[in-house]
Amino acid sequence: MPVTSEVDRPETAPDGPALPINELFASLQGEGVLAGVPSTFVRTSGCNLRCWFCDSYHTSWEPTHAWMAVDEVVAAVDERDPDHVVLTGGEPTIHDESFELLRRLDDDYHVTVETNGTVVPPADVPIDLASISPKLATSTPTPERPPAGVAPTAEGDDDGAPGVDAGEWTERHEANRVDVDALATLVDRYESQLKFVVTGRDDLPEIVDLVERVRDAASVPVPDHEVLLMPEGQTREQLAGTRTTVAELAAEYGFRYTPRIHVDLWNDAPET
Ligand SMILES: C[S@@+](CC[C@H](N)C(=O)[O-])C[C@H]1O[C@@H](n2cnc3c(N)ncnc32)[C@H](O)[C@@H]1O
Ligand SMILES: Nc1nc2[nH]cc(C(=O)O)c2c(=O)[nH]1
Ligand code: SF4
Ligand SMILES: [Mg+2]
Repeated sequence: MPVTSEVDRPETAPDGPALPINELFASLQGEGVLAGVPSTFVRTSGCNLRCWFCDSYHTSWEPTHAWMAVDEVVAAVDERDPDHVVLTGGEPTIHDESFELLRRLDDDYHVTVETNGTVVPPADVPIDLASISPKLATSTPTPERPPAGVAPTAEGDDDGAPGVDAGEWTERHEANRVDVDALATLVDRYESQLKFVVTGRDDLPEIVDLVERVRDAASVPVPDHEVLLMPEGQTREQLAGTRTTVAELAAEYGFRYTPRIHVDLWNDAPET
């Protein structure tokens, strides 16, 4: 495993290339330019960031997973026989074995990779759509903004669940959340979308500035319709509080709006 891995590999892991898999399921792509397209999702565990709002808490703050050989993952995808595969996480690109999986899936599927855009894969790694979600300042966890859904403890420790210390991650998340050169390399190399999680109007100046910096560093154009604003919200109720504002901001700034149709349809149920 690479040194960047956020999960340990136990002795019981399969021999050969293997990945920590949190879930593997068929659903509809819920976000972005392919929203609505039937897809098989492969969700790896482990992340190099810690967004306070992470809707995949059990891949980041408290990672859980079963180890699957890359061969087994390919077989599980083949069994579902989709046209589209989505590799997500956690952050799938922190695992070298994800690159092997992408090479194996290339011939048979359209593969989207959901990534926070902090890691550039080796140059030979095939990706049909890089779905890049750079993280804004409002994603950073603090003791006042611990992981969503984790209540402060009775002792007044506001970092939430045992073993979860939002404050410990503040600096590390802040230092690593944006790498403009990595973002520019990804958009240069792959068909891409930049999909920002928006918590409110105050996020927009940072988005405009970051998009400009990526445009300056990239060799290809980044048209406004490849810049997507996605409302923050893990549940229908939370989304109801953000989506109209975010849709109006997209119209005002000329960016694209993306719904989270899986949340509308299935709320925060696993394997959706
Ligand atoms: C769980 S992340 C995994 C991939 C990668 N780590 C990333 O952040 O792009 C999948 C997608 O969900 C988005 N996301 C996570 N939590 C969210 C929330 N509370 N509201 C809206 N989008 C969220 C991320 O920004 C990303 O686009
Ligand atoms: N239906 C559905 N669509 C998605 N698009 C991106 C997702 C992700 O978690 O990366 C996701 C997800 O978790 N479910
Ligand atoms: S980068 Fe992605 S997986 Fe990691 S904490 Fe943020 S939303 Fe969750
Ligand atoms: Mg999701």
